[in-house]
Amino acid sequence: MADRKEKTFRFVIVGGGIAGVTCVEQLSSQIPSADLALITAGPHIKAVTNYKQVSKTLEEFDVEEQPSSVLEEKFPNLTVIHSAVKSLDTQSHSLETTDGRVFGYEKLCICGGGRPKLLTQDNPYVLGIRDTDSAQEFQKRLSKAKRIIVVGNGGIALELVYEVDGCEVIWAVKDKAIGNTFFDAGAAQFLIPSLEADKPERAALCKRTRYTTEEPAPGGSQTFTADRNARRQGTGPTEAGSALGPDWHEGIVLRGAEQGTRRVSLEYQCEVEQIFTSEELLKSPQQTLRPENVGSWPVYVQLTNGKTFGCDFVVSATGVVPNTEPFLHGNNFALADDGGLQVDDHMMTSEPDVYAAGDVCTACWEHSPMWQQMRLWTQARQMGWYTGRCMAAHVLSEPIELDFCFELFSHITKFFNYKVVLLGKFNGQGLGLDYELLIRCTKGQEYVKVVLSGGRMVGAVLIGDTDLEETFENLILNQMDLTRYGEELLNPNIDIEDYFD
Ligand SMILES: Cc1cc2nc3c(=O)[nH]c(=O)nc-3n(C[C@H](O)[C@H](O)[C@H](O)COP(=O)(O)OP(=O)(O)OC[C@H]3O[C@@H](n4cnc5c(N)ncnc54)[C@H](O)[C@@H]3O)c2cc1C
Ligand SMILES: NC(=O)c1ccc[n+]([C@@H]2O[C@H](COP(=O)([O-])OP(=O)(O)OC[C@H]3O[C@@H](n4cnc5c(N)ncnc54)[C@H](O)[C@@H]3O)[C@@H](O)[C@H]2O)c1
Repeated sequence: MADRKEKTFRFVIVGGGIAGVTCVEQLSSQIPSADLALITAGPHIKAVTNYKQVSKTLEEFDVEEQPSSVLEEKFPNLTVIHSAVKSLDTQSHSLETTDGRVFGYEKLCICGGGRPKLLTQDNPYVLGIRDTDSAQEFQKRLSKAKRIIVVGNGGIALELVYEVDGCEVIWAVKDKAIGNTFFDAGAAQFLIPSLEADKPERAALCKRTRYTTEEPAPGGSQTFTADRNARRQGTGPTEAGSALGPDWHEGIVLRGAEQGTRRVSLEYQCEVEQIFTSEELLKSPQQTLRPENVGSWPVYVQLTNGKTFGCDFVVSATGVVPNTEPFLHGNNFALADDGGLQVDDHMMTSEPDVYAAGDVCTACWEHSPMWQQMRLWTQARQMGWYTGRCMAAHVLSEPIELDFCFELFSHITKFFNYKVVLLGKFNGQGLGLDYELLIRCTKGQEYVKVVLSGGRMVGAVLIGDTDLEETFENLILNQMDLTRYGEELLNPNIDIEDYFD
């Protein structure tokens, strides 16, 4: 490959997502004269716009798809190559693209992102959602669908079950409560009434220092509907009254074939056992469907709780796998258990002069006690930015230290139309049983959870407009001993900001 090099760039970045584009921007601003190339598979790049630093570590921004020319106009030394990398030879410092061209690099950063970890490959009835194309495909299929099954309990599932309208949704989760990647059973219970939009509920303040939640029995189910007249079913806990649902017409409109009705049925603590076509189902001796239902759906899903549901298609919202394949053959990359390229505290992989950032990599340095990696836009931006700085520092022989953004995990997002802020070890991750929780919950308004370890705040979940993020961020960062404040910490009648001034 080495002798076929069309050109050698000082820096090559692979991937036009948030990580790659931010890395390009940072490198270009650190070394404006550097000759650099962005190799990306798609025609567009992802740009961060309206960036706002909300507090020391919390940040908010929009993500926009833009033509790559915007980037080239901004950075005259940048060449954008629209092709996918087919192979990499780290020894000769060269990579080959699918259109047969070979490029050399002095330093390379791999920002190839991830792809949906589908329940099954090559099944036309199982969809994953990742990029604009797959989202459009989902919208198109949904417009003709009467029933879909959503499998998974993370970010995408939470968004979909809330947004989809005009189509029955069966939501299969393997846990005891919804949203396990982002919060616990208490927060799940706070959010569940949002699936029953339309039913007004009086806000009542309740302050709890411990929570107990009734959990659905294994394989139990719950049905939530926005239709006031619809029947409630199920063996799991039912919610006494429900909050006014958020505005369904805001944001993305994801509408099925049946206008006007929304129904989400939850199947807890189960996974997918098998996926059948109607013909296969008829031949299956274990099928548990009533005969009149067989054959009326194109695909059937048998769950581990013994139930089988027919549907128009299945959404596999079951996480992502790092896109490492084109880079591995013939090289010696150390991979993490989750399949990501291992990177050290300078974002360097185990191969010389090769860096990685964003969803494709796994942070393998010794983490700050309050930080963990999650595959999110925020972290893709932070890693891209920091990697650009590291690459520049290394060629300029300047020292560089791990950026402050890796001190504290922080994420702002929106679920069920509530603002959600996650800080530090928000679910007591890695703390074993060595922590206590303080919880304040106002139905339909806010859910505040604080994780304390040894009397110090180590994490928090803030749902709703709590306005507590900055104060809590400070308390986590400064590790003040909060023992003497006890439950007063969450007393809604105390202005906590004044308290700690
Ligand atoms: C539906 C959905 C909703 C999400 N919502 C949120 C959210 O609300 N908040 C949040 O923080 N995060 C969210 N995320 C996660 C977030 O989008 C990702 O963590 C982030 O985009 C990762 O950025 P990246 O640059 O590492 O990878 P990507 O954005 O996946 O970019 C990878 C790039 O690499 C290119 N590429 C891949 N392979 C090659 C190759 N061989 N050769 C050349 N180019 C290649 C691709 O074309 C692409 O341009 C969401 C994800 C999904 C799928
Ligand atoms: N608002 C946000 O912050 C947001 C929104 C959407 C997506 N995202 C990110 O986008 C990426 C993709 O989202 P996602 O929801 O697919 O991933 P995720 O990692 O958030 O959640 C995956 C879920 O699938 C479950 N799961 C995994 N394998 C399973 C199986 N075989 N059967 C049943 N369940 C299984 C996991 O327990 C987990 O609940 C993630 O990195 C996520 O963090 C973030």
